[in-house]
Formats: sequence, C-alpha cells, structure tokens
Amino acid sequence: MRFDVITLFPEMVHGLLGHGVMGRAVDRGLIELVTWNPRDYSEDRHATVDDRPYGGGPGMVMKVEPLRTTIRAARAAAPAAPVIYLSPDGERLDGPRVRRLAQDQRVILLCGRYEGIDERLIDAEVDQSLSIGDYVLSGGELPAMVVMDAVARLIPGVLGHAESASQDAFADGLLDCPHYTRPEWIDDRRVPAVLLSGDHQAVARWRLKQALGRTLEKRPDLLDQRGVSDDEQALLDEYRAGHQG
Ligand SMILES: Nc1nonc1C(=O)NCC1CCCCC1
Repeated sequence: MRFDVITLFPEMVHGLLGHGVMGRAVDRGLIELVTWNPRDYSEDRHATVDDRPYGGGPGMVMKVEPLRTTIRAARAAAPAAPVIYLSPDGERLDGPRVRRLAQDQRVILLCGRYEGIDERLIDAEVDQSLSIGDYVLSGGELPAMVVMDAVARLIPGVLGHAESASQDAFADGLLDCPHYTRPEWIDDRRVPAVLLSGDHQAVARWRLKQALGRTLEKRPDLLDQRGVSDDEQALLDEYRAGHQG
C-alpha cells in the first residue's frame, strides 16, 4: 500500500512513520509514504499557496495553483489512485470505509490548511471527501494520519500474529472487550478469574460477551446495525444478568 500525501507540512506526516506499527511496516516495505509539498510547485519566488478570500472574511484560502499541479504530479505517479480530501463535510470515516480503502493499492490524501481550498479545485480534482469527526482541526494532516494508521492495520503482514487486526474493536462491528495485564491485583481490584483459568474457549466466550455487553451499553446503534446471533443473544442475556464468569 502506498500513501501519497499532499501537505504543506511533510515532516508532520513523516513523523507518524518513524514509530510503532507504521514505522515497522515501512521498514518492511509493506507501506510506502510519499509526501508532496505544494510550495515546491509554486511558480512565484515567494512560493505562494494561499490568498485572501473573495467576498472578504477572516483567514486565507488555498489557491487552485499550485495545488492542482501538485495533484497532477502525484496522479502521474499513480493514475488510478483516488484523491481524498480530508474535511469535516466529508463522508464519516468508519470501519467499512477503512476496509474499502485497504483494498486500494494507492491513495492520494489531500490535506487542507487555512480556511480551506478553493472550491473549483475540489470540484475538478477531488474524488471523495472524508471526515474523522464533527469538529474543525487546523489542517488535514492529523485526519490523514488517522486514515493511514487505520488502513495500514488491515494490510496483510503489518500486524504480527500477536496483534491481529481481527481482534480489533469494530473488526466484527463490536466495541472492544476489556484488557488486563500484571499485576493480578491493583488495590482491591482483581483480574477476572476466567482470564487466569487457561481455558482458551472460556476466555474467548467471556471476551465476546464483554464486547457484546459493552456495545449494547455504549453504542446500541452499532448492535442494531450489526444484529446478533442466537448464541450472542444468550451471551448478552448472561451479561445483563450480571454473570461475570
Ligand atoms: N474534522 C475533520 N475530518 O477530516 N478533516 C477534518 C478537519 O477538521 N480538517 C481541517 C481542515 C479542513 C479544511 C480547511 C482546513 C482545515
């Protein structure tokens, strides 16, 4: 998987890839990140990329050029890659959209700054807009990194066997189960006995019950969307009856 990121702050995005899962994935050639800085494609000696908004108002707007030249340079290297603009008015990023993106060989992520990008560039060059939530950030770089991290976890080989994404929250449409590690006691709080039992089947059953129960409590909408099997309904009934076993 290759990510082409168009950004005024390449160093911000490369910072993501120096660490952890993403860093290892790049080292192993499973993920490739290429950044494109519109300032490098500006025609004027001040490397202008923005200007005042028509109609007045605060802030600046990113100009069509040099952004369009930058997008075309990135597209030239990856003609089939979708150009995705990170913006609060985009489609909400969710599990299914992350899984769809993980099917692409390459994506071009366009990061806005200032008050945004001239609408004519969005109309002419953007294939889809994605939002990570209903709030406004200072730029599209953090959302782009969210997209890359979520997608990268689904690329075969990025997560070792021990970290498999199939255990991730939302992997099967549920919230995650609780996690515990040593020590066994913290003050008067003990790790649930089933997790110390060595009974892998009982542990798996307990984890699914907890994931179902927590999803019902915190995100019933997800459960409505996903539906539950008869066996899962029985686990939910146990959870609600307070059986912690
Ligand atoms: N929320 C978000 N989800 O995806 N992107 C978001 C964002 O807040 N992006 C900031 C950008 C938006 C365009 C103008 C410049 C700042």
